[in-house]
Amino acid sequence: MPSTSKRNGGVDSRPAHSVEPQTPPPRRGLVRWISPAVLNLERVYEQNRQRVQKKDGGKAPAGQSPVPQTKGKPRLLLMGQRRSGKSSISSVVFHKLPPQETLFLESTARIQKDSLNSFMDFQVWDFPGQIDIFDNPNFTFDMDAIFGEIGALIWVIDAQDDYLEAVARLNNTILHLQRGYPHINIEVFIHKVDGLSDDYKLDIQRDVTIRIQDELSDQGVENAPVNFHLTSIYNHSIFEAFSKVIQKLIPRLGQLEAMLTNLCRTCRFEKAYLFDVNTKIYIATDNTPEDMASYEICSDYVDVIIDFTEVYGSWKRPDEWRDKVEAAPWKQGIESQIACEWAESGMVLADQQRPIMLREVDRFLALVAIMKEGSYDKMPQVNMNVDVVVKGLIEFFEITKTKATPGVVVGALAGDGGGE
Ligand SMILES: Nc1nc2c(ncn2[C@@H]2O[C@H](COP(=O)(O)OP(=O)(O)OP(=O)(O)O)[C@@H](O)[C@H]2O)c(=O)[nH]1
Repeated sequence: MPSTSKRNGGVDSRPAHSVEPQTPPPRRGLVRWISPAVLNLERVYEQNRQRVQKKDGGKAPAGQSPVPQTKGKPRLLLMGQRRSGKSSISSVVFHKLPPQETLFLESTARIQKDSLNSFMDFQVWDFPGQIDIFDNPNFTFDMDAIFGEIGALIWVIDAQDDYLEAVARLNNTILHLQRGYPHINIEVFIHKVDGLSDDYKLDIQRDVTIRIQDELSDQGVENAPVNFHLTSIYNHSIFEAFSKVIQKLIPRLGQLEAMLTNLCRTCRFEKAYLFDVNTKIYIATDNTPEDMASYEICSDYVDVIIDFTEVYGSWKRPDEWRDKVEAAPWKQGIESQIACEWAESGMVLADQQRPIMLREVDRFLALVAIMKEGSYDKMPQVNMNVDVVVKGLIEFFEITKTKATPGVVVGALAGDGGGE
């Protein structure tokens, strides 16, 4: 598989659904041919967008536009107390900093804005822990500029420290946001849980949840969109938590999940993930129960492939290899032996004989699946099915990308949690 920087070899950069017209129509420019399936998907997408816009319009307080009038990219805000681990999270997840090196990170003095180009462009804003934007005697913050285009607010609580003050500040923040921006998802990362026993972790989560819910219901706020995650930069939990956060930004996530669920059924996969290769966040999976071990192994596999391609270059099969594959006993061109000549890899796990397959979808995304024991023999059939799904995925992102203006993405997030 090509390395992340050189990964688009062989991918047609044109939109999957736009082709040159066979006979140019008179007195007009290019005609965009759309297949009935694409047309249907675009129609459903548009309907959903309008529905979400209407729904948000009902919720928005007087004087504000229904959907934030925004330009730019959806934004993830990282907030919390000093030294709770915000900059470490951002550096480990988005800049591949080894966790041990976060020990040397300096305290953040001003808001750090990070723009990330991926399958979806978004920003991460890291707030200094010492600043309370709602209760600051020296400075008044422009709340619209901060919360206008927001995708999610991530509140980081240090589980290894006394968290009462952090919880009190979080409560205050939620109450402020409920007044002006009730659609914002608040994701609470109960962080640094490495080294804590499972029971203790759950106790802390329960305690934090109860404290927040009690305070909110005392203030008359019910059903605020607050979610809790136990995280640490020293294991996969931080990537898993970010995966859940990012998934809520994806319009029509349910369709992606349905595609993966069907693929698992037809190919007898145990589990399939659609990965953002740069960050190892998975943006969709099939509907079987969550399984941290599968995620870890697939995520490590993505790492292995990336490391390989960084060392050995992009995925261009050498001529000798090609000659060998095309010779006897097959005597067939490589194209007819594998479904996807330009990006394919497979590995058999030693422990349970379960193969893992990885297929590049586009420059940013890869499909990774754990197959059932003994299913390596069915690789040709699996490749064919995967190829169809990969084409569908490319089309999916083509459609949602062209139509999704930033305000709408935020609206979709707020409206239906990105699901079907
Ligand atoms: N054990 C453990 N330590 C962590 C974890 N995440 C971050 N840390 C440590 O926490 C310390 C503070 O991390 P920072 O990322 O600088 O914290 P911050 O919230 O950005 O701090 P400010 O910039 O002051 O707001 C560092 O020494 C990190 O190594 C974690 O998951 N587990």
